Amino acid sequence: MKPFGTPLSDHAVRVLLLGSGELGKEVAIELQRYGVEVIAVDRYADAPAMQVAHRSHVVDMLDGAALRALIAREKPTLVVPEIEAIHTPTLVELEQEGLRVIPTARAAWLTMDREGIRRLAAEKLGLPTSPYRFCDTVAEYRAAAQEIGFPFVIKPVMSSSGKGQSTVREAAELDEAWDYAQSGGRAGQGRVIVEGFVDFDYEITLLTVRHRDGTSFCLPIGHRQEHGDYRESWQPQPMSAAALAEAQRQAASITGALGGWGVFGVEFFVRGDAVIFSEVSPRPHDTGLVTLASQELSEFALHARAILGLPIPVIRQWGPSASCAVLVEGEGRHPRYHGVAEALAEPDTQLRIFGKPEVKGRRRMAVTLARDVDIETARAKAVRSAGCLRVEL
Ligand SMILES: Nc1ncnc2c1ncn2[C@@H]1O[C@H](COP(=O)(O)OP(=O)(O)OP(=O)(O)O)[C@@H](O)[C@H]1O
Ligand SMILES: NCC(=O)N[C@@H]1O[C@H](COP(=O)([O-])[O-])[C@@H](O)[C@H]1O
Ligand SMILES: [Mg+2]
Repeated sequence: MKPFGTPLSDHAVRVLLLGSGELGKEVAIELQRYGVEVIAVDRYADAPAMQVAHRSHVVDMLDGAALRALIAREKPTLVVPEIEAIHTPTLVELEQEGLRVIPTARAAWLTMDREGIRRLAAEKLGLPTSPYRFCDTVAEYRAAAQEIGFPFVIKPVMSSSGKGQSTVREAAELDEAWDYAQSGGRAGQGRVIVEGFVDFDYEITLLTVRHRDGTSFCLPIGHRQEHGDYRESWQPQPMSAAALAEAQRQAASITGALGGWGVFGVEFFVRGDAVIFSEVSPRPHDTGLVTLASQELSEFALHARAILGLPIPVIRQWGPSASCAVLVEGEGRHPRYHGVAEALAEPDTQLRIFGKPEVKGRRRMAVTLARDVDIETARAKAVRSAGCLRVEL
């Protein structure tokens, strides 16, 4: 690693963020603390991370030629993917030409769609997963539904935050779920995964940090999802010692296979002491927003340290904490936020307003954070805080 420089100068350490949402915004802020020059990229203007970056570009990141041209122009020290919908084959090529991609271009490529990562986890590493089939046509989908059985979950292979995802409980729901998967993904029509429904006791994200001195784990984060999108998360999720050890074993296995430095959000379903791998993000995770309140070094601070080759000697906890996503539904630009003072009236409560410029449909626009004596109390407080907000479109 070259010495830390001065932003906007010839010797700046420059980070190109591919994706500029709420997670990238916090990463950008943490990088700025080290005097890193941050260049934010997304498919639309005024995205959250763009608002705290040194400069920004609006680019279709699924367009390989556009991505290559941008990287040639900006000559970043590091490229940091923030979403999965990126033309990762171009990153793989550029890495061979000397570019540094976080955590690695191969990791970004394998996790850009569900097939690469699922096959690596289940077929190469032997991690337990739900039964699954990949399908390109309605006929294949119907056959997969037959083999896997009801209920099952269908998801576009390239999607996140539950976009295009449904749980199918009976034959009458088959067609609607297919149509939604074809229209709801982040990259348009195409392949889907059909997964057997896992009847879990609880699910977790195990934030796993690969850094210059090894691999560190955050305490497990429990979460509640609706329509495949996270609504609440909390840390620490109580787990048996056996289940935690098994989750850490699987997280070390999958992140070791992906390689590189940075934070990974490894998602598991847990039933008794059985731990079933779901998926992994090679970057900070939305459910990990809770670490803004629960840890001295949030997942974003940890990501910045890890990717810059800095040490992480300890991850200190502040105590039981929770986050509650603020979803807004409707259509409009430049929303206004009422009730912010009320949302922050109780002790140990925080709020992040992401600053997204518009809502079309349903969109996560803010998050509340709370700490308290135990998880239940912290969750209730974060939910109460979110309930104080009224977003005017
Ligand atoms: N096979 C399954 N069995 C039971 N529940 C599932 C299954 N797959 C997904 N879910 C539920 O849907 C949620 C979202 O699924 P998944 O993480 O695969 O979607 P995603 O679009 O990648 O979301 P994100 O980008 O937020 O991680 C899971 O956290 C879980 O609650
Ligand atoms: N589960 C993945 C996730 O939470 N990703 C976060 O949401 C943003 C997109 O939000 P948008 O859809 O509102 O533009 C992404 O840029 C990232 O910060
Ligand atoms: Mg997920």
